[in-house]
Amino acid sequence: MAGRTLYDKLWDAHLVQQRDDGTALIYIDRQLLHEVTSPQAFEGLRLANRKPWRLDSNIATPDHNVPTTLKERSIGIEGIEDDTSRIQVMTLDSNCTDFNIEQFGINDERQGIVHVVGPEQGATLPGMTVVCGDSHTATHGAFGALAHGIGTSEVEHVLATQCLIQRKMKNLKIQVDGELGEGVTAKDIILAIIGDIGTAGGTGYAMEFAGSAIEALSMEGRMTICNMAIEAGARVGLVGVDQTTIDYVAKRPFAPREDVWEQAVRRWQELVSDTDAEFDKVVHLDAAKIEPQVSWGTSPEMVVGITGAVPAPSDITDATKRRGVERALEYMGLSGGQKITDIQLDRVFIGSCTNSRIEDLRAAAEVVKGCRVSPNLKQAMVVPGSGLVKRMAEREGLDVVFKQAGFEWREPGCSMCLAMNADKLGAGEHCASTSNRNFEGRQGYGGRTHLVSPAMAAAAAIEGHFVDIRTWSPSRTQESA
Ligand SMILES: CC(C)[C@H](C(=O)O)[C@@H](O)C(=O)O
Ligand code: SF4
Repeated sequence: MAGRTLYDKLWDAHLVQQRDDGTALIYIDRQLLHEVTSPQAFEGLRLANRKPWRLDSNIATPDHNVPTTLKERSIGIEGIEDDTSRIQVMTLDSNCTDFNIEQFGINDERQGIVHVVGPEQGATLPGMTVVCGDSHTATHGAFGALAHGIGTSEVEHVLATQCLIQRKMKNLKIQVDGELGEGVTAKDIILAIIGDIGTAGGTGYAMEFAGSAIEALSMEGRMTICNMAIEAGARVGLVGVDQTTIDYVAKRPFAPREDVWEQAVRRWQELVSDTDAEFDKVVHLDAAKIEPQVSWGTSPEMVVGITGAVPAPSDITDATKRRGVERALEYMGLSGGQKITDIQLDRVFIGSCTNSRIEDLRAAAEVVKGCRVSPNLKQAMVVPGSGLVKRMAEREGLDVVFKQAGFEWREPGCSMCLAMNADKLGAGEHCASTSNRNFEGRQGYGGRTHLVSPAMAAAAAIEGHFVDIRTWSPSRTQESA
C-alpha cells in the first residue's frame, strides 16, 4: 500500500461513514465559536429542542465585534456603543449561558481572536478535527490538525451531532526549502506562495506546507502560513507534527495531563506525511529567493517584493487580466509601474489572526524601538490577538516601546482586519496591514489595504511609506523627532 499523507491520516482517523455519492461523515473533536456565525445555529437548536451533543468540545469567544478601546471595554458588553455589535456579543454571551458552553467573555483575560485563543489554550491539539464558522480556521492546521471553516448551518449540525458531512479533498504539497533572508518572515512566505499559485491555486486541495524553511519556523510562523491557506483557495492548511509542535502544546490548559502526555506525544509523532505518500500536486519554492512582500491590489495574489513595482497594465497581454489589474489600480489609487516604496500610507495596523501573536509583536517592537511614527500618518495601532498575548507583551515592556514610538496599544479583537467594529479605514486611505485580506472595502468603505509582515508594517509606520526592512535604517529616532 502506498504511504499516506498527513491529510489522509487525519481523514481516516475521523471517518464515521463513507457514502456512495462521494460524501462522508466525519467526527469533529473541537468546535470554536464566535459571535458572528453562531446565533442562527443556537437558534436552530432551540427551535428543534436539541442540546449540544458534546458540551466540552465547544469553546466560544467574541472577537469580530468587540471594541478595542479601553474606554468601551472597561464597561463590558453594555459599554459597546454600536448597537449591532452589542447585540451580537450579548447574544453569544446568553447562548453560552443557556447551553452551558465555555466562553471566554469580553472581560475574561483569555478572550481574543478565536484562532489565537484556541492554540494558546491548547484547545487545538495535533490530530484533532477542528471547525469554526470562520474561514481562517485553517490556522489550526499548523498543529497537524484537520481544521477548516464551516457555514452557520454546519455549526448547528456539529453542535447537535458532533459530525459533519464532507467530501475528501485532494492533496497538495507546498515544499519550501532553503533559508529565509534576514528580515523575511512566515508572512512573506505565504504571500509569495499566493503570488505564485494565485488565489485559486489551492482550490479543492488540502495544502500541506513542508520543507526545511517550514520546519525552521516557530508555531507562530506556521500558524501565519496556514492562516492564509484559504487565501490560496485551500480550505485546509497543514504542517506535520515535530518537536516544535509538541513543545508549544506542552502544559497548555487544555493539553493532555501528565499521566497521558507521553502516550499522546507518541501518537502525535505519527502525524506526518509518509515519505512515500503521493500528492496530487507539488509546488516548490526557494526560501532564499523570497523578498519581503507587499500587496498592491485588491486580492492577496496581487503582491510583489519590496524592491518591485506595481504592474503596468500596458505590459499585460491577456485582456481579462489587464482589466483586472486596471480596476485594482483604480480602486487602490496607484499608477502602473509605481515603485512599492513610493506608496504613501495613512494608517498602520498590526494585528489580526494572521499576525497578532507574541512573536509578531516582538518583531514589530524590535523595529520601532527608539523610533517615532511618521507625522504623515493618521494612526498606527497594535492590537494583540488575545488578552494573554497582551499581558505577556506588557510584561516584556512591548506596550511601552509601542506607545513611546507613537502607536496606540489596544484591547484584543479582530479590530481593523475587517470593518465589523469601530476600527475602520476612511475612503481612499492606504493602510499597511498585517492581516490577510485586501478586498475592496475590507477594512472600511473605500479603504486601501496593503498586506505585509509585522516588521514591514512597523518600519512603514516610522517612514510613512514602505521600506525594505533588510536595508532600512530609521530616519526618525526619538531623539531626532
Ligand atoms: C466573519 C467571518 C465569517 C469571516 C470569515 O469567515 O473568515 C471573517 O472572519 C473574515 O475574516 O472574513
Ligand atoms: S482577525 Fe480578521 S481574518 Fe481573523 S477571524 Fe478576525 S476578521 Fe477574520
